[in-house]
Amino acid sequence: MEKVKIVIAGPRGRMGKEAVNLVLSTESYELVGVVDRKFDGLTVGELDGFPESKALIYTDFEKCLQEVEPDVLIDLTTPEVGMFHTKTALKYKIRPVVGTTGFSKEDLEELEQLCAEHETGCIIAPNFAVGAVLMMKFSQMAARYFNDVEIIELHHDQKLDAPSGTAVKTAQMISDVREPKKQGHPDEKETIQGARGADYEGMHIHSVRLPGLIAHQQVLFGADGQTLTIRHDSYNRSSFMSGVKLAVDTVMKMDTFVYGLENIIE
Ligand SMILES: NC(=O)c1ccc[n+]([C@@H]2O[C@H](COP(=O)([O-])OP(=O)(O)OC[C@H]3O[C@@H](n4cnc5c(N)ncnc54)[C@H](O)[C@@H]3O)[C@@H](O)[C@H]2O)c1
Ligand SMILES: O=C(O)C1=N[C@H](C(=O)O)CCC1
Repeated sequence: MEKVKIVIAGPRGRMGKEAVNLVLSTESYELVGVVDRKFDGLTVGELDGFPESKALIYTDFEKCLQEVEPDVLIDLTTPEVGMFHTKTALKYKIRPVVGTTGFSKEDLEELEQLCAEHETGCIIAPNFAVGAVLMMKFSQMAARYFNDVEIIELHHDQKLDAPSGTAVKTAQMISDVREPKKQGHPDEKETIQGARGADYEGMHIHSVRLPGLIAHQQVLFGADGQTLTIRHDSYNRSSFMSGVKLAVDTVMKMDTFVYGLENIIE
């Protein structure tokens, strides 16, 4: 069986390192290159703390795609860089699996259109942890019965985007089934700006950033005399890797755009 040839962008990042280990330890995958801001021309194996690998490091993304001709790009960078990488990969008909968060609604629409234009599969997954995907699905289920909901997402303090991609996706999934409602007292006023968090169609999203955290979210529903809390916690980044593998294996079999792992998990 031919191996899936993979390029990883952001290999020295917190998620990138895990992804490099996943690809190098998976029999059916071949790491053919990585894209970094530094160390052009070195091999991955020459980087401190990385396992033996002859995969070349590129600082020029397009040069990397042209030289190593991967099947799949795994992007774990920043929103601006991730957007550029994903668009470029689609133009080369290379299938992106994107964990990078912070894309706008317009960004996602543009990527969906590019995907269709180039008939190339693409998976954008705000959260690769299976438990987090279930949390989102359960929250959508609960929102049919509870109209009032607040999302609290908690992440490490090095995170760039707020609210998290998972919180935005959760709010979108809930809003697909929830009766539109502006929550809280109609006359409520913030005496300190931001006290009620971000407003997504009347639901509130609160972002906590603290050292010691990895990735956590709770979705709180309230109704007369009762509350329901649905919570997920990732305690390490290897919790995301089975989802990355599922996404890589699935993207190889499709030529459409998928936003969210819930669309490919049975
Ligand atoms: N989908 C998920 O399940 C999931 C899980 C964790 C993190 N994330 C997201 O993944 C992204 C990365 O998270 P992280 O914690 O690993 O961040 P990080 O800051 O540790 O890593 C990002 C890496 O991208 C690299 N980078 C920046 N610009 C680059 C460029 N032009 N070319 C190549 N590399 C470049 C940086 O050098 C850095 O090593 C974030 O958007 C985060 O929100 C998603
Ligand atoms: O560490 C991060 O950054 C994470 N980001 C994702 C998000 O924005 O939802 C998911 C989990 C970790």
